[in-house]
Amino acid sequence: MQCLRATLCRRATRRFLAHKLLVRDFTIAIDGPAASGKSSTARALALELGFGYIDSGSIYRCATLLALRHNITDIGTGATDLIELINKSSVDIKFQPSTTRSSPNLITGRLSVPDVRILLNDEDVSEEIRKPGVNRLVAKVASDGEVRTAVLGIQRALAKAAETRSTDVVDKEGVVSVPGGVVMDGRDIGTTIFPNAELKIYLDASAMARAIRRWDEMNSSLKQARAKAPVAAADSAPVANERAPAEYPSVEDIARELEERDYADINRQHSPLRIAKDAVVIDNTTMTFEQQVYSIADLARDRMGLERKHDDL
Ligand SMILES: Nc1ncnc2c1ncn2[C@@H]1O[C@H](COP(=O)(O)OP(=O)(O)OP(=O)(O)O)[C@@H](O)[C@H]1O
Ligand SMILES: Nc1ccn([C@@H]2O[C@H](COP(=O)(O)O)[C@@H](O)[C@H]2O)c(=O)n1
Repeated sequence: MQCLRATLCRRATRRFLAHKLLVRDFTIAIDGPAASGKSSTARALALELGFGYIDSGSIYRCATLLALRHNITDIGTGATDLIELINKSSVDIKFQPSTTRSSPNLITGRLSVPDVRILLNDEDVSEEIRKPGVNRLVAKVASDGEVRTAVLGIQRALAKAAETRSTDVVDKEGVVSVPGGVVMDGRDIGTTIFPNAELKIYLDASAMARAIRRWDEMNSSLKQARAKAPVAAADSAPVANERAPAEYPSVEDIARELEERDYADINRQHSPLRIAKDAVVIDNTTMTFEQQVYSIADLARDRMGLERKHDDL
């Protein structure tokens, strides 16, 4: 009898929460240091929950590409020319749930990681913004308070546009309203951009695990590009101001680059990388990708008042 009462009570709570959430969408903020798995997790999570996805780092990367292409040097100090350029530019993030990106170092199991294309003024810059020249400069660009203000507007507008709507689905308890929503990853999403996000995750992994994963990823992409178009890949021009990238950067080089970027992101004045007070901290050093995505998806389902799906993990 008590058991039945508890079940009915749980159902009523779920229905109440689902009803409440009908009028507002669900936001998941994922923050953490470089290469901790934020964007791959966020994309797989968005696909799993039917949410939209915004990669906020790619907007700072686009701003950095603009600075490099226009030889802007007064970065980090209210770079007026750069801010004007950002304000005049359009950034679009095309989340493509149907196209999966191969991530060779990742045992994704049953999971797919959807591809994302980044358009700067309608030009596909998805690969260019990941090059070493941008990696080296992006944290400095992002430390500029006025750049951050210019990027903020773009971030919120993109998040609004990407958000999916709530839908009614039939499960074993009848019709349940499933909220729509958006997943955004970055450094200040839970602390500054969406301080009221329904779920905040701080994703971390050991410095060595992060460097090895990034090394694997970079070298596999290089090999794939060479195999597909050997001449084009070998001749691809580096972006302006960029030193010719070493073909195979060592794990130590990558670890140093990640450490420098994290140091700059944690120690800057404006919206530094911090763990939001109400964030759930997940260290994925020894977790599989599936475990990390499914555990976050179930945390989200709990908060949306929906049935958990992955208690088996
Ligand atoms: N649990 C995991 N096990 C193994 N590899 C993982 C795991 N989670 C993520 N990865 C891999 O780690 C690498 C870095 O992940 P990702 O690009 O998502 O990090 P990020 O935090 O978004 O990085 P950045 O901040 O530099 O944009 C990717 O190759 C991804 O496939
Ligand atoms: N919310 C954010 C997101 C990113 N940054 C800065 O951009 C750099 C690149 O981000 P990735 O996620 O693409 O690696 C990052 O190192 C930060 O400097 C930010 O400040 N705020």
